[in-house]
Amino acid sequence: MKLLFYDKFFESLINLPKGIQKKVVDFQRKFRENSKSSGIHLEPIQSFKDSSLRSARVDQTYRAIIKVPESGETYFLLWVDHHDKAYEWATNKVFQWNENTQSMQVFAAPEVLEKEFESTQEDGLKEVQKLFSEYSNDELLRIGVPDVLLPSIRIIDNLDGLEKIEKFLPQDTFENLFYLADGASIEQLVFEIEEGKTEAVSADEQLASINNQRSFIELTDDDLFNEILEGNLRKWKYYLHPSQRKLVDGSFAGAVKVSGGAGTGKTVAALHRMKFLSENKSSGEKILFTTYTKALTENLRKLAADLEIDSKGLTISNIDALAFDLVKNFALIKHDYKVFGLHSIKDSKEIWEEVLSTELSPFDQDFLFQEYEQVILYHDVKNIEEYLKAPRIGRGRAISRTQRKDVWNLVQKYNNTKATYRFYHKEELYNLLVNFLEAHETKAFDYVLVDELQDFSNVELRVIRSLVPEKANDLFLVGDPLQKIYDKRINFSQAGINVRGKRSKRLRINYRTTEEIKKLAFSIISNEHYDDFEGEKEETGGYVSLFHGKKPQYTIFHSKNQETDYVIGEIASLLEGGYKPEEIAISSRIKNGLKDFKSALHLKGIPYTEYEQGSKVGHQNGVNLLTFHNIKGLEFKQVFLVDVNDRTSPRHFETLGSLPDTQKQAYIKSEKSLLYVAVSRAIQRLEVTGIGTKSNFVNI
Ligand SMILES: Nc1ncnc2c1ncn2[C@@H]1O[C@H](COP(=O)(O)OP(=O)(O)OP(=O)(O)O)[C@@H](O)[C@H]1O
Repeated sequence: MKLLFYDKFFESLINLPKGIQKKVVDFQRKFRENSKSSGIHLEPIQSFKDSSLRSARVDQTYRAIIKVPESGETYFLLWVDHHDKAYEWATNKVFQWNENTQSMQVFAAPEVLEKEFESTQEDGLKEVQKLFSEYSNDELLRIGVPDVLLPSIRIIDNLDGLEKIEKFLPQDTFENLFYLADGASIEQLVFEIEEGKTEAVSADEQLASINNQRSFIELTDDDLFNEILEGNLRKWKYYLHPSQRKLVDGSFAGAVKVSGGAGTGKTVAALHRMKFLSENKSSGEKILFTTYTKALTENLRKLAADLEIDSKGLTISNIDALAFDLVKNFALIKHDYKVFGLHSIKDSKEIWEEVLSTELSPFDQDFLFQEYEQVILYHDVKNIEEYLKAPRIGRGRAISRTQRKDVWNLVQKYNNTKATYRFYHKEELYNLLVNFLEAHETKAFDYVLVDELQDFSNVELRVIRSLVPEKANDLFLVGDPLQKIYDKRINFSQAGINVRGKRSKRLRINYRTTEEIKKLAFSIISNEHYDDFEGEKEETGGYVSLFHGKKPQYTIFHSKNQETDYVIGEIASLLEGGYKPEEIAISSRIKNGLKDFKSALHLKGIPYTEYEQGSKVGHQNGVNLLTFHNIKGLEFKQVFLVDVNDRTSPRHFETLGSLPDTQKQAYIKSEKSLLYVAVSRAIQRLEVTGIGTKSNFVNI
């Protein structure tokens, strides 16, 4: 016999008193060991609409709801609660195997849905075009609509109507109908469902289909239960959406790019992929998981430990630390080198100034600085021939062939001056590393995974490419172009990475945040055009959250004192209500925006955590004080975005008005992305506050 656990079962368990939780753990263990044991009575209940559901005794007053097999040997543990509440939960539920999707579906009995429609649908006399009228019954069945619900689905008028009955539908059905209404093609949806099915024919084996594992899994130990007893359930370790699972266990001809809006489980998919690779690699093979910042690297290390990934052959490092280590290991430069921006040395513009002080040139230091960064380093231009041919896309001002020769002259002088100081650009070291690895055919790793890939530049992507031989499953790259907040140009083809067509995948379910917060986040960037890093348009819609919550608020106060009083007052109530300080974040566009909130927390004796260069400093478990840049990649139950007004979002600076249009638009777009990042960090609740005039980025 087998016992499968419904993912929602754990939500019912979390809300029970600790003593009862322990009894439930014992109960399920006993059941797993022997479903026929004398202590377990499975009682059919007359009022249950689904006759395969049984009630089982956990103790005098608590009952578990179990589905017994109609054929085969598999039981399903579905819910646990106080006797009456457990019965109430089970009474109108239907649990039904769907052959078309190979998944167990859980939904409200059709008569419940019909009743709901009587109260919500528009006047029956009005001729309204129904939302799914263009699809045949067969098509709707193929995307997982249970046949008994077809009549109800047929009368839905619009997306709002669909959202209203979400809680009555099987989750996979709701998702697919949502996508269909949102413009997805039925063929694509059917294709994805087929991919999640197994070829196994026995009923018991089909229960292990990718589609079914989304909500029903077998557990062979008590790990998940122990997490609940410790108050730290991490469902992402056990349950994966089919779209995640396919990426995790898949075999790919080469590189794979996974994109998806904030909170769609990209990092989770990459972590599981790392575990899969580490369990399936040959001995001696090496895996790298890299990202952009130190803070995210620390987070990845923690999550990898949570997932109990074997650390043998595994490196988790941010790209800078890794590249510098390799440059040193391969002795590519003298030991006393210094890097612009990392060491306290002159900046590169000062070196250009030195060069120009001995030259009569029509080019100024700003132009040369940018030409060097955006053309010479970007394309790793090594000589005049290459420079004469190098594309100068995005540089604005065109220059003639003769002018290019003049510029190259200056570049050589700049290189010589820089060399006497042993100063390097970071990208220069990266280019050296790439050239070395390619020339020696030395490959540092066998598999490389990258998170937050939108933060990488092409130079960094070339490093990634050179670290691993081109082969099946070599690169697994996850990121979200909409979260691109640094001004870096990315083009995968130019970096030698092929992720065209079927090698680009997308995740769409937002696991982090409520639908209300997700909607606000997407409204900020919906009018902007984003590139998918291959010159095509990145979608800014089509994402869905599966839970709801309070609508985000945006309040403008008359004074800073009022704003801080309100935010700190709300935080004090949250703490009284049982929230932990580390579950709360206050975030602002600039560091200075946090100052008053820090003082107010201090005065109230509420612990707070500050961040420097992405790492926590001082108290580790306090209310988090973060800039929008630092909050990237993280998440908190309660988020307060403070100091938000028309001067901070977009962040105003004196010469903003006089920037050329293209630069201004690019700036506005990156400021919107930054706010989108900040908004999308909230799990349960988001409050936006400020003084002065409202920012027009926030439409609430
Ligand atoms: N299959 C899953 N089941 C339950 N929770 C999940 C699942 N996948 C992801 N999550 C949760 O959703 C949240 C967001 O996941 P994750 O950080 O992987 O998203 P992301 O796409 O990398 O987000 P971002 O781009 O905003 O950083 C996390 O709390 C994670 O634990």
